[in-house]
Amino acid sequence: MGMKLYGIPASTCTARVMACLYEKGVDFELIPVNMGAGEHKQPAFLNKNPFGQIPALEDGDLTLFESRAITAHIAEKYKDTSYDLIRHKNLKEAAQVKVWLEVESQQFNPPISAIVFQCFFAPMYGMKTDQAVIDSNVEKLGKVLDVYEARLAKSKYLAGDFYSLADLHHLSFTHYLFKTPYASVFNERPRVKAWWEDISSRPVFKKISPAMSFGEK
Ligand SMILES: N[C@@H](CCC(=O)N[C@@H](CSO)C(=O)NCC(=O)O)C(=O)O
Repeated sequence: MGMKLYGIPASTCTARVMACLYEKGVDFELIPVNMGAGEHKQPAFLNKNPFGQIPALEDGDLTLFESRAITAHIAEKYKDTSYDLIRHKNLKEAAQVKVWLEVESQQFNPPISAIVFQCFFAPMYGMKTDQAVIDSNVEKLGKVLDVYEARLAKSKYLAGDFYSLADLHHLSFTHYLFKTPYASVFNERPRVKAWWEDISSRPVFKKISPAMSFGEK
C-alpha cells in the first residue's frame, strides 16, 4: 500500500511534501482535507496531526506530520532512488544540507509566511491586511536574502554546488510571494533571482505550481 498524503495542493506545506515525493518519483495518494469544513480540527484528523494542521502522511503503520519532517523521512527512505536530495554519501555535504534546511525553517519561513498570510489569508478570513506587519517582514526577509546573496556567490545552490532538499523547501512559499507586490525582495538580488529561476525551472515545480493558488488573478 502506497503512501497517503493528507492535505490540499494549494497549501504551501502540503506542496512542500508533494515536491519531495515528485522529485523522488514516489507514488502516493493525495487525500483532500476539507479545511472549509474544519475537517483538520476533527478527531479523525487530529489522530494524524494533534496540532490540527495539514499535511499529514501515512506510510504503512507510520503516521507523520510537520512537512519538513515528512520530507526528511521520504528523502532518507528513498535515498538511493532517483535524485539524492540529502547527499547521504558525503558527510560534509550532508551537514551543509542540514544547516540550510534549518535556515529555511528558522530564518526564511517566519518572515515569508507572515507576508503570505497578510497578502492571502487575512483578506480570505475577512481580516484587514496589516501593512506594518508586511513592511517589517519584507525588511526582515531582505536581510535573510542578503545572506543568501553572499552564500550564492560561493556555491550554486544553498548547501553547495548541488541542488538539495534545502532548496526544494523554499519552492512553495516563494511561489506565493511572487504573486504579491513584494517579489522585488528576490528580484533586486541578482544571485537570489538567478537561484530562484534555476530551482523553479525544475520539472517538479511545474508540477506543483499550477495548483498553488487561492483564486487570485
Ligand atoms: N509547520 C507545519 C505548518 C503546517 C501549516 O501551517 N499548515 C496550514 C496549511 S499550510 O499553509 C494549516 O493547516 N493551517 C490551518 C490551521 O493552522 O488551523 C508544517 O510545516 O507542516
